[in-house]
Amino acid sequence: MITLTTVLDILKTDENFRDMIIKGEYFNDGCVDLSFDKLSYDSRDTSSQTLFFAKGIQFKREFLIDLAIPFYISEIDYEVDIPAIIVHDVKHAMSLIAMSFYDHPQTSLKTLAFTGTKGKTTAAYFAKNILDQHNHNKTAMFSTMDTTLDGRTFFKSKLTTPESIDLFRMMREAVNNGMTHLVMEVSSQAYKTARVYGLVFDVGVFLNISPDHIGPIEHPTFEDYFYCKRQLLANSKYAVVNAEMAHIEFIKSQLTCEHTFYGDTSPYPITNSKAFSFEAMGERFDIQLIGHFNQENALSAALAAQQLGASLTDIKLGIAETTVPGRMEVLSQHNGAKIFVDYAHNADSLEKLINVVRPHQTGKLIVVIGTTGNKGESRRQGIGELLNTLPDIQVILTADDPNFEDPAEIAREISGFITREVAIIVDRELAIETALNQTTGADDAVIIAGKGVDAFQIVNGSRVPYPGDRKIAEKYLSLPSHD
Ligand SMILES: CC(=O)N[C@H]1[C@@H](OP(=O)(O)OP(=O)(O)OC[C@H]2O[C@@H](n3ccc(=O)[nH]c3=O)[C@H](O)[C@@H]2O)O[C@H](CO)[C@@H](O)[C@@H]1O[C@H](C)C(=O)N[C@@H](C)C(=O)N[C@H](CCC(=O)O)C(=O)O
Ligand SMILES: Nc1ncnc2c1ncn2[C@@H]1O[C@H](COP(=O)(O)OP(=O)(O)OP(=O)(O)O)[C@@H](O)[C@H]1O
Repeated sequence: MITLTTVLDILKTDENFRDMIIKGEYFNDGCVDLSFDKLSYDSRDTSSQTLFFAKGIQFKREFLIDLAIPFYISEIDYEVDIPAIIVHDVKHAMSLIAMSFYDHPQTSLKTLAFTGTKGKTTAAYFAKNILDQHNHNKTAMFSTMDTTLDGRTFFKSKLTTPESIDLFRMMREAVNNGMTHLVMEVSSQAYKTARVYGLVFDVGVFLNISPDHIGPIEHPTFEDYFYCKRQLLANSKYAVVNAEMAHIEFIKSQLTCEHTFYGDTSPYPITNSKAFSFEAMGERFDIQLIGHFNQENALSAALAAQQLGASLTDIKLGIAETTVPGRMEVLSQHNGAKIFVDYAHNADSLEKLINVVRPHQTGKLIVVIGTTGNKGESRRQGIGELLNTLPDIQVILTADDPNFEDPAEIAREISGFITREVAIIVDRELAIETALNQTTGADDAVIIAGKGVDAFQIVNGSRVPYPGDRKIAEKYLSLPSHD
């Protein structure tokens, strides 16, 4: 429940209020005693006491016209019969009103947020497992992969960071379920679209930054992307930052909250890094996820969780038990060849992944990869140029969420940056089968990069069912050996 008076107070305190319009008359204060029992930003989900937020690039006046609602909030006066509150920024309004409507759930949760170009989901899983040791499984998690409000049951997320109304509703539900901690990923889009406006995290972790998510529906420039990401540091009480990341001196110059760093040039370097163990914080940790970058992800989660009360024992147990669906999963073919299923879908991640695999797999190495349509368009050049510098790798280009674009054309664009012959097999299942068919022995490997366990392909704006890279790889593991 929230009253009209409270809504107006919130907007005025935030200097967001412009005016209130009822039947063509302008008002400054609530002239009626009204309360709302529901918030919504979707006209298909309203009731007679809903406070509705009209927002978004695709919003149309016709969504409003026939709605039986007492008020809507908007940046635009749609000149309909419904009373309106006009604001400067509807997404700011939505976040602060949702926070109040759900009675500030963040005050009952210890909150830990991860941002960075890569590693958010993986680090969130490490943090959840560590904190679960500490609080006996009372950690909620909102991540790209999965969301859990009770620490045990998981459902697939639509967005990495939910829309503010959904975010605060889910936080309240997590508190009502007895959760004491929340681990979440905060995307740059979340800051750009004010999904976490007004929320201050107990700990914010900045993992790394490289050019990504630059395109018409995401960020216009790298500067914009980087600026949005840095907002996590400006909205956290304590920060954990990768000392080795790009632009670190600039980040340091802007850090105002209490903080610590991790990485080679910090008080918390990783030493004695082996495939399944590493040392840091004066301890030796066992880890199932191979790759130095996963050890960095684990260490960032360890330092953040420690700040929230986790002990070294909690950290050791939490790290040791962590696996992440579709991230660095290793399967074996009947002929001994190794299959790496990973979520790498930009040049930086692919390079790191290849660097992890190459020293162990000295035979034939086949990479199956594609890039997304209508999103992250710069990845095509990045991945193409990277593969061009690695002539010993066999490349099969395939579809990865082509959306409204032609996946064959995307593949041709990537191949335009590669001077040697590469295969294009648009059907992703066939591409994986073909790659697995070409291995001959235990020194060989196939890297299937980009979709992990995602059970869909985005085609023409919809999620079309797809078994997921891991399931498909498992299906073809027993292909006849070419030995
Ligand atoms: C750019 C962006 O952030 N867009 C998000 C945003 O869209 P928007 O506010 O512009 O709204 P819109 O899609 O134009 O739709 C207009 C409004 O009309 C409403 N509507 C629509 C139909 C109707 O009949 N009635 C009605 O009221 C809708 O509920 C919506 O509120 O709000 C929508 C939900 O309210 C999101 O679905 C949408 O995410 C789009 C689909 C998206 O793909 N976002 C990506 C770029 C994103 O945010 N990604 C990051 C992760 C990036 C990473 O990997 O790191 C994320 O956090 O998920
Ligand atoms: N610290 C890291 N540095 C670089 N690459 C990484 C790092 N951690 C993970 N990766 C690579 O990025 C892929 C995606 O990892 P993860 O899902 O944890 O990141 P994310 O930030 O949540 O990604 P996205 O924003 O694309 O959903 C992994 O499969 C791996 O290949």
